[in-house]
Amino acid sequence: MSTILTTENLSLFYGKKEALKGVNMSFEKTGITALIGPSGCGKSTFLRCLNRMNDLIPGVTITGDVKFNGENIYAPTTDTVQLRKEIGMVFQQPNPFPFSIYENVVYGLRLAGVRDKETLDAAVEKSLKQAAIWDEVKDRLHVNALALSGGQQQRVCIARVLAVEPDIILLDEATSALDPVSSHMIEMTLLNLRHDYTIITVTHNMQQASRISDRTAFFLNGELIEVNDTKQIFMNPVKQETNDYISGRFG
Ligand SMILES: Nc1ncnc2c1ncn2[C@@H]1O[C@H](COP(=O)(O)OP(=O)(O)OP(=O)(O)O)[C@@H](O)[C@H]1O
Repeated sequence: MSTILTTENLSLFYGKKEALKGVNMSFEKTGITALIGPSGCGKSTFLRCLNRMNDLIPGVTITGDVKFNGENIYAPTTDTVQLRKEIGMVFQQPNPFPFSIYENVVYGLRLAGVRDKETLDAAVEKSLKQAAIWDEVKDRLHVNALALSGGQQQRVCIARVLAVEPDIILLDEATSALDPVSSHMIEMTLLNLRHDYTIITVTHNMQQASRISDRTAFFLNGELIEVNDTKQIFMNPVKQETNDYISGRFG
């Protein structure tokens, strides 16, 4: 299995506060990695470093490297718009644009200059199928996406990310604002996608991490404490801090 993404000694400061402390981690070309740890340990900060979403926050300093297919994404020549297509992100709150379902899904393709209707139609069908929402919306592609339920909106957001054919999908607590049935549907979607994409998901839900992820990384106070196969982390962690966290002693 080959590596697609690595972080090397990655540190991040919000002003003077060090929120990430020299994180070294690598991700394979397929599979799901869950990032777990108590509130404020730096999971979301780490995730946002992986497609340069922290660049948008004033006062942030980042040191170390993030290499995507061997290239440092923090190089001054990186096109961040292109980077965020290749490494797409799904947020905690579903955030469809106030347009039709169809226009949400083709948004990135239109920005990239794709005009051919057949190409756009095909991308809409493929992405909505991959996001496991095609059957629910195929007869109303032109209704406003905001008219859908939260869980449906989140799957449209996943389809919007998939339409631009990313390599990596980052999810920041993408099911925590959803009801259990919708969360389950998203989990099933991710399990189907894991064979073709690198999926990295931040979650507070340890059951979810153990159900869907292949690997789990435990963070504490900005440090990566331990990363391993999910079974190993939950059944037989190496580090005492990991054991204390997964057995509910803190966090
Ligand atoms: N924009 C910001 N400006 C200043 N400090 C921040 C900012 N975002 C996060 N932090 C701080 O950085 C640390 C890590 O935050 P982060 O959101 O990455 O943690 P987390 O593990 O994802 O937490 P949670 O599970 O609560 O979302 C926290 O102490 C947080 O207060």
